[in-house]
Amino acid sequence: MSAMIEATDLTMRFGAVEALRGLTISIQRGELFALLGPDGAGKTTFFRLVAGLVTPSSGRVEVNGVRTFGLVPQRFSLYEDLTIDENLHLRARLYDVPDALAKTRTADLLARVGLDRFRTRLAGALSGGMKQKLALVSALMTQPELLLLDEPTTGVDPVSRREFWILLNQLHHEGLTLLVSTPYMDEAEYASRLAFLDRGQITAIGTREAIVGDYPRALVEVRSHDRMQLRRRLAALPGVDDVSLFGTRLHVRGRTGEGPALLAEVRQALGDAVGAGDVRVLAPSLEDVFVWHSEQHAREAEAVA
Ligand SMILES: Nc1ncnc2c1ncn2[C@@H]1O[C@H](COP(=O)(O)OP(=O)(O)OP(=O)(O)O)[C@@H](O)[C@H]1O
Repeated sequence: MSAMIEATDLTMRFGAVEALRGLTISIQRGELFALLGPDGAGKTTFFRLVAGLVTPSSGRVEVNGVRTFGLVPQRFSLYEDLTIDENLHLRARLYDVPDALAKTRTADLLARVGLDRFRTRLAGALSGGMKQKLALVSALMTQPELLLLDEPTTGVDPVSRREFWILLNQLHHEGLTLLVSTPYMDEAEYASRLAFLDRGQITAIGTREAIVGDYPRALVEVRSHDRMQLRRRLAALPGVDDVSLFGTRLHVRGRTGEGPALLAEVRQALGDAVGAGDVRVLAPSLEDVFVWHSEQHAREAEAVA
């Protein structure tokens, strides 16, 4: 069976900027696929190509077995000076959803996302999280088989972000295929599969477990008030590849995946400077893995240049 989204060697140039560089990816029916990447990685460009809004410079992208798809763009694109009800009514009219069906869908969807009490409120007067829920409901009015969501939670508060992802998760379990982009690593927890997008190229793809499991480095966490000074000392160790600040802690990355050896080297170097309980081997987070892939990618690009 062919994939629902099949991109092959997809390249998109804007003058000298290569927003996507030879991207190849297959997304299957029924997936909740997360595209993770920082600003400028090429996420929006990929969505525009999938949605058929622009044509690629080279390569191709196919969307198979989809009658209707929904798109929630990065910027709120509904009418701020219309109410929730009016926006949805307009959407239904534009997409030829029969009146009676539109009414029941509007009522069901608004109840589901918790917006039913606000039907007469202007869209412009909604909070960021509520706006995104409205955009989601609007995209679902046409009962799409595929939903594309471009950074739907950027700028939304943490509680609303969580609520929004729970909704996406429910839709996924009901059989909808979802492609969601996000700069937030924690959101990948909800995805069935994910890809890291970095400067127009995919640097890792798979389940969260597989991507983290393939990380070829050991990590040791160090807690200390003296972080900045220790950072320099640890960075000079032969077995250490990188030392970065994660909140109030240091993440010391080894040159190999050998956790006990790295722990011993760090402990020996620190001596009495840090208590035994403040140094420990750490399971890598998705952010650690992303940072490493991104650095590797930059090094490879430098080597080619
Ligand atoms: N229409 C355009 N004209 C010129 N450059 C563009 C255009 N669209 C995107 N770009 C450039 O292509 C690169 C990728 O942009 P894109 O918007 O796809 O990234 P993104 O991952 O969605 O990040 P963001 O969250 O900042 O939008 C950026 O360098 C951007 O400036």
